Amino acid sequence: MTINNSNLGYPRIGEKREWKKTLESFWKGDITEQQFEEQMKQIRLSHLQKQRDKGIDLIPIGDFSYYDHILDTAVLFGLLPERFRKQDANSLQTYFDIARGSRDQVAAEMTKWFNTNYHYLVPELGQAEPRLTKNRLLHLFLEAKEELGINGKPVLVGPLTLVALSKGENKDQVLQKLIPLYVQVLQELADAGAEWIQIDEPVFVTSDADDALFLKAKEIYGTIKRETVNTKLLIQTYFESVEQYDHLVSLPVDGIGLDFVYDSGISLQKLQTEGFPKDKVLAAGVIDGRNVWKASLQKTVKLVNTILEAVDRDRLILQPSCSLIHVPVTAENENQLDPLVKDALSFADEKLEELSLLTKFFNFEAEEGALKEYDSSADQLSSSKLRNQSAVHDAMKQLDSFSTVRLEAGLRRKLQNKRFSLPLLPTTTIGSFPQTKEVRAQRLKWKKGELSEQQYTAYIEEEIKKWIEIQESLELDVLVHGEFERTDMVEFFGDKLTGIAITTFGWVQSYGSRCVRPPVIYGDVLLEEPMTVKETVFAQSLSEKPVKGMLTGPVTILNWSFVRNDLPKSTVLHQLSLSIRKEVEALEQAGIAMIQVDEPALREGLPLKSEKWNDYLADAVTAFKRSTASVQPDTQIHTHMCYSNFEDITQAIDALDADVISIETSRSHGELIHSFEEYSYEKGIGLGVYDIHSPRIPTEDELVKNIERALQVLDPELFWVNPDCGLKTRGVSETVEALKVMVAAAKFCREKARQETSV
Ligand SMILES: Nc1nc2c(c(=O)[nH]1)N[C@@H](CNc1ccc(C(=O)N[C@@H](CCC(=O)N[C@@H](CCC(=O)N[C@@H](CCC(=O)O)C(=O)O)C(=O)O)C(=O)O)cc1)CN2
Ligand code: MET
Ligand SMILES: [Zn+2]
Repeated sequence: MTINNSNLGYPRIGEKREWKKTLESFWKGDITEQQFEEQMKQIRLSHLQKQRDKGIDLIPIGDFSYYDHILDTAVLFGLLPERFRKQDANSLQTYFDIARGSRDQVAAEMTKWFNTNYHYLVPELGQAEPRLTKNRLLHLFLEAKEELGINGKPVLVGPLTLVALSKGENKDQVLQKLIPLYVQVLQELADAGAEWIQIDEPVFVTSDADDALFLKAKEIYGTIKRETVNTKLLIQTYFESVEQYDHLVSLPVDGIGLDFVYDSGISLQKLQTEGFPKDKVLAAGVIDGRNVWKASLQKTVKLVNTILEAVDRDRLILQPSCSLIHVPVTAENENQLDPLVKDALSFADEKLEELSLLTKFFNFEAEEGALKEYDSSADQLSSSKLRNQSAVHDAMKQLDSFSTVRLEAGLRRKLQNKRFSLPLLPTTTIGSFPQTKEVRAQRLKWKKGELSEQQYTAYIEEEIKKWIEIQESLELDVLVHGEFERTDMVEFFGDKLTGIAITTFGWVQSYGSRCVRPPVIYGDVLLEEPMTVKETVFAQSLSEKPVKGMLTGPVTILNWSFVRNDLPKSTVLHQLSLSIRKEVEALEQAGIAMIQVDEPALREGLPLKSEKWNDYLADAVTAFKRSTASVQPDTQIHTHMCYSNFEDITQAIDALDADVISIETSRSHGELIHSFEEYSYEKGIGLGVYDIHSPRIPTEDELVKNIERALQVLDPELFWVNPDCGLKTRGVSETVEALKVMVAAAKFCREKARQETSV
């Protein structure tokens, strides 16, 4: 009796981002639809082939997408946003219009996929009448079978999760109507020979999962299972434990998938105390699908052995903890890294190899020695000097001696008002200005050695100068240098800090064709020299107006990086806070009077289980305060966050004790203002007045309305006027035009407010 293994999803983007390039050249019109389909097919098949070559038994089908798998599922069931319903649901044009917006219609909204940096497109149920469009999964299943002889495992987001992630009033109705459609899709797959079908229901791990949800699940899966014959259904969960374990494992399906890595040990505990049904298969996620470190296979063997005490061998499937789309493709080409670091890494391909070796071991096809040998490369990094910095150890021993408290906010405000004498409703931007093709091309030349350090610096300074002049002529009140020297707000700092490595090909999809290269925090984090002083001081030297220093905060660097797993995350967070603190001090010492420390990832880092929120927020707040508390009372600390859903954390935002915060709000204006109605916020605040995700230039009228609505609940003395987020993805002329409108709107409201306060 052999133990099988399985994969939950493979990165779509390709080893050298072939997928991204194919998409972007199609969007640009450089290739035809036919060429696009052909190139995508090659990429898709090569991924299947690779998984088979690595020894994977159950290879996922349908995880490959042209943009996002939630959009795929919504389109599969005809759940197109109302405004696109006149279009052909089966056309590529419609698909990309929903994802990216068309000439006349805005795109679907994007939101973070659970606690990851992946964004999915939010389905809009509206008055939708679910219907099956084209069984894309069947097509892909047959393709794999015919082209490669692979009997794949179709993967599909389950109805409960799909509806939970959607927007709409009529969720229950839609859910009921979806069930026969799911049955049809599944039966067509079964008829084509699919042995196993994986149905993802990550909603079961969230705090929203209650007894009522499982009652519904029991009914729904009862129907689905009864009506689908000749295939096995597996319900897959990931990213956390399932509290209602007993409900989950008694659902009427053939297999249950659990995450044994990110569940705080709960799944194993439940398995031991409550057992596992004898008539089901357990798909055990034992290889970390979220982080990039090699597994300790000897430890994994122990875990699997404990699982085997509760589950028979022939009822166990070994697999990664979640889909591998959250890690890069392969570490093989990372030759710029220190060999010790490279040898400790495991990206998607290496994870599949680990899984394969582990499976072989349990099937008596590999010796224990092979596991030991595998583990030794990671051990070498652990003990190396590379990982350990005595200066950091010393500082961490006296962590409490670094202040986290500033003079009281009201007193600071008085001092700052005096120092800056800004007008009412001051205008500013969030930091970045357009990262044009030219900026990127110059950086590439510099990286390739075609441009000297001096030439590159001169180019960046030219850009800064150009944009300081633009900001002056727009009459913005608080300026920024524009972040032209940065590839990405996290990668840039990762590159500068000791203990953090940047990969060459370690891309991960963030949304659509946009990717990030998350830094790899492999050792103690140390700031050896200032990271941002040169550009900021240069920018400040060109203007009488304040130029904000611009940093990424410790929480965001942590959440958007791959983090070493030999220390608690909070330790790494506090190390980062010491480095950012030093940078803040360096900026202040160089004469910079306003410093913005961005924390856009603070909200998304919230644990999926609400009982873990307090600890997380306490650490996050302390780290932010430690980063910023050492400056003089009249130095103004700003922070910025994007994405809505702040209601849950208003108190924590306040506790950061930043003098000014800017928040993205334009897409959820009403809701956010509402949360400030209930909470009296008494520090500077800028609720983004226009959406930066769209090239559209807002009208003055719209912006005046946005500002006035905010002023109904917020004190005009505290209100700032700014866009939602940085402008790096926008074009130059649309940026200038939009800011012109914004400044005009601010001036109009300023005048009005002045008249009102003077009477
Ligand atoms: N880390 C992170 N997470 C985040 C955000 C963020 O800003 N940073 N914002 C939110 C939204 N996410 C985003 C994620 C990616 C991009 C983005 O624009 N990514 C770029 C890559 C940015 C980058 O690193 N660019 C490099 C160039 C890398 C590159 O592609 N080079 C080309 C050559 C240059 C070119 O032709 O562009 C090559 O090597 O072939 C640079 O500026 O130098 C992309 O995928 O296209 C935007 C928003 C949430 N999460
Ligand atoms: C994702 S938040 C972005 C903040 C950063 N300062 C910028 O303007 O790009
Ligand atoms: Zn932002």
